[in-house]
Amino acid sequence: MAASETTQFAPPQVLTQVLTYDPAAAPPLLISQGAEGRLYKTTHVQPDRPCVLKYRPPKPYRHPILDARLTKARITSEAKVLERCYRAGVRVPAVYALDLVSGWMMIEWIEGMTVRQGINDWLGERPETPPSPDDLPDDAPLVDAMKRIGAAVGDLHRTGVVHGDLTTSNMMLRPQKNSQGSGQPEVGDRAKALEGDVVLIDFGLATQSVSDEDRAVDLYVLERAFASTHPRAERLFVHVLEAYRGAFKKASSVLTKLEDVRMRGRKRSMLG
Ligand SMILES: Nc1ncnc2c1ncn2[C@@H]1O[C@H](COP(=O)(O)OP(=O)(O)OP(=O)(O)O)[C@@H](O)[C@H]1O
Repeated sequence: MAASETTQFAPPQVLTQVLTYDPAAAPPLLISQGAEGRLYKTTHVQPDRPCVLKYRPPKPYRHPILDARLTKARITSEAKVLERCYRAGVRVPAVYALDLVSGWMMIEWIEGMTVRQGINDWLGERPETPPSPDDLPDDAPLVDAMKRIGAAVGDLHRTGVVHGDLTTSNMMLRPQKNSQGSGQPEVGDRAKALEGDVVLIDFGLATQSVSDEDRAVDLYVLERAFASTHPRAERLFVHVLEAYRGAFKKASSVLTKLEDVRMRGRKRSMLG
């Protein structure tokens, strides 16, 4: 959930204390608050190095010892997974610092917009179904972005990590340095929204796994999320899977498993 400026939470005292070690740090600005924690934008060590401070406040409804244990375990797990991906060259935010007792982690700020925003900007006011089947718009920049998404998920799975909450909001499009644009004047500035490297974020539910089933469920979650968030581009999801196959040697058995997972999903929805 994005936070408006009027709903700013003062950063918890523990964070203000931590941030005093860097007097040049930007005042933490609340950017999002979910069920598990709050995200602030601030800087790390250098004033020109923006970062995200992910804070998991104590849960008053939990026993304090259990709560502290859970917070510690979740931050450790998220940081480990991010480290593993980062070291393997998967595009994820770098981990800068963490404090398991106070419940926070500082990670790299990823420039750009979410994939969700980029796709929505590209689709604009387009109707859900084209006036005629021959009237399909030229979606080359979107197809290209879908391929980058599939390759990013393939890279992730190759590393032995499943994300657990793949949606187009949990992916960013980071502009490449010295990006020159699409070079196609006819697609114009709209295509710019879809340029850049796909960087996966929000690893709060990620786990280390090499199981076909877990990987297939990861893809299924993305497929369902994509269909409900971008119904006008649903037909292009096939390009995500195609690029996944190209990026990940063991994709075939995962994609076979995906058929089973879809079938189970359909049965479940038939039974209500
Ligand atoms: N490392 C990052 N760099 C830049 N922006 C980020 C980063 N991490 C998160 N964001 C921004 O904050 C938003 C929320 O992030 P995230 O999904 O991690 O938080 P959340 O509270 O778990 O949200 P949700 O409840 O939707 O899962 C993202 O959609 C993105 O716009």
